[in-house]
Amino acid sequence: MSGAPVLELVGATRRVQGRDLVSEVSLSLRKGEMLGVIGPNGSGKSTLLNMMAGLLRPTSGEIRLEGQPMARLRRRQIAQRLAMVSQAADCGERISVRDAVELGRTPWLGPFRPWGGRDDEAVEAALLAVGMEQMAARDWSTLSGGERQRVHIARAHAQAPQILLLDEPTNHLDVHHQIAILDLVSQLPVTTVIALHDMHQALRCDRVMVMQSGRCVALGAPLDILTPALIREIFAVDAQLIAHPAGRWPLFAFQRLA
Ligand SMILES: Nc1ncnc2c1ncn2[C@@H]1O[C@H](COP(=O)(O)OP(=O)(O)OP(=O)(O)O)[C@@H](O)[C@H]1O
Repeated sequence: MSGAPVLELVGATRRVQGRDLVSEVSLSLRKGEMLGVIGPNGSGKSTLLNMMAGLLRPTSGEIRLEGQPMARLRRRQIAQRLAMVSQAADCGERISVRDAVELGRTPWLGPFRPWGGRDDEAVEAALLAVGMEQMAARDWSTLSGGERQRVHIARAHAQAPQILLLDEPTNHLDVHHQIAILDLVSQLPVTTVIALHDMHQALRCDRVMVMQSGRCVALGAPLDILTPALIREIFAVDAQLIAHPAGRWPLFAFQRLA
């Protein structure tokens, strides 16, 4: 087995019309870690995740999946290792919830590998993991925003990836499902990159990367990185950290700068 990092970015840059949307990002993902990416609107989080997923190519620098340059891998090879849940992803067709989750098995199927029992098991486990097993027969178009989000996560789960990229996965979810999804993701034996706006959610990650204007401006353990000084500089708000009376993580209190 190769000792290469699961996913590695070396000076990854995405330049569009003379502007760097992502600029010189270097990063090595450790096996099994959960990395939170935070930053103001337009700071490059989605662009970075799309580059990590192989959907956007770096205009300079390189991205390596288990030591191999992503640019040399076929779409199917990437999809067998990596699943992405995009912001506002849609299924586009009239399909059932189960059909949508079954799409996650596509990279594993082929002329000599027809659908089988283990595919059914992966789909059942994924539906169960996000609490959508009762709605498996429902038409996708009838689901609420939060239910769709959970189905997208189930589809990515069914794909059985080693790396899971989630772009603001909790933005449509009620508070119960926000926590349930983060708990689920942190328990999966995968390496996860998760773009977030909620700093309380970022505290649950193993490491946090802060982006500003396409650059990585801080990377490390959440409580080392999310300091009042950094939050003030990057998000232009006053922040105080308050010890939670019973919980593991502290709370943030934010106020607009006067
Ligand atoms: N194809 C494109 N052409 C030109 N500019 C683009 C393109 N795609 C994204 N951008 C710009 O790049 C910047 C980064 O966008 P991106 O969606 O990566 O930010 P983000 O951090 O995910 O934002 P948000 O928090 O609002 O979701 C934004 O200013 C956006 O307008």
